[in-house]
Amino acid sequence: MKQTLPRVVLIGAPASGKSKIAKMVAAELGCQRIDTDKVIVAEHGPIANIFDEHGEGAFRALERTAVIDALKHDAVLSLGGGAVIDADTQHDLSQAHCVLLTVSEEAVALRLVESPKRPLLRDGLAAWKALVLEREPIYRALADQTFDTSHRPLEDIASQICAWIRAGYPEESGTEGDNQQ
Ligand SMILES: Nc1ncnc2c1ncn2[C@@H]1O[C@H](COP(=O)(O)OP(=O)(O)O)[C@@H](O)[C@H]1O
Ligand SMILES: O=C(O)C1=C[C@@H](OP(=O)(O)O)[C@@H](O)[C@H](O)C1
Ligand SMILES: [Mg+2]
Repeated sequence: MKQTLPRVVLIGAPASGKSKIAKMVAAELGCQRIDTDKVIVAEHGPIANIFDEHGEGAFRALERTAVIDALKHDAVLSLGGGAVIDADTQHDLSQAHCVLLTVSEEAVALRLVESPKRPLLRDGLAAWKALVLEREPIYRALADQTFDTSHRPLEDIASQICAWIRAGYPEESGTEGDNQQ
């Protein structure tokens, strides 16, 4: 039996635009969008409360369950920035079409106003930088395509991702690897 794969899985740093862009890509493709954080919040309440009351480990376990379920759907998926830490998730994602969204430190500084919702970013930009640096090799290893969201409208990036999907997921060309403009 042929395994169902998601149309695309968006990975990358917190506030790189995964959730917003996934919504736009799904709307353009006319398919379902699954945001694993939203699934967790709907079932278990706010992420910050899960961290505060049960710890990060409990959140990661819920996240892994949400990822396993999401990966079964023909949908556009946006994962939480830390979902890729899980070794089994890394293995699962190696079979999927993954798009990495990147963002510069300067651009993300303007976006972190929502940080209370992101418990790991309560210490601000320094915490964001440390997380991203640590995860960078995992993000890069899993990415089939990379788009930088620092200076471009979300809609443009969403359209480019749709074009890549419609073209049948061609391999990334060029030496830089980032679709920066
Ligand atoms: N290219 C962009 N231009 C302007 N704002 C952006 C861009 N990408 C993301 N944002 C803003 O950054 C915040 C985080 O976006 P979100 O989709 O929640 O990111 P993620 O899911 O990667 O954490 C949102 O307020 C969003 O509007
Ligand atoms: O990077 C992380 O570890 C996290 C990122 C968040 O998602 P976004 O990347 O969508 O902000 C959310 O899953 C949680 O706060 C933990
Ligand atoms: Mg998100």
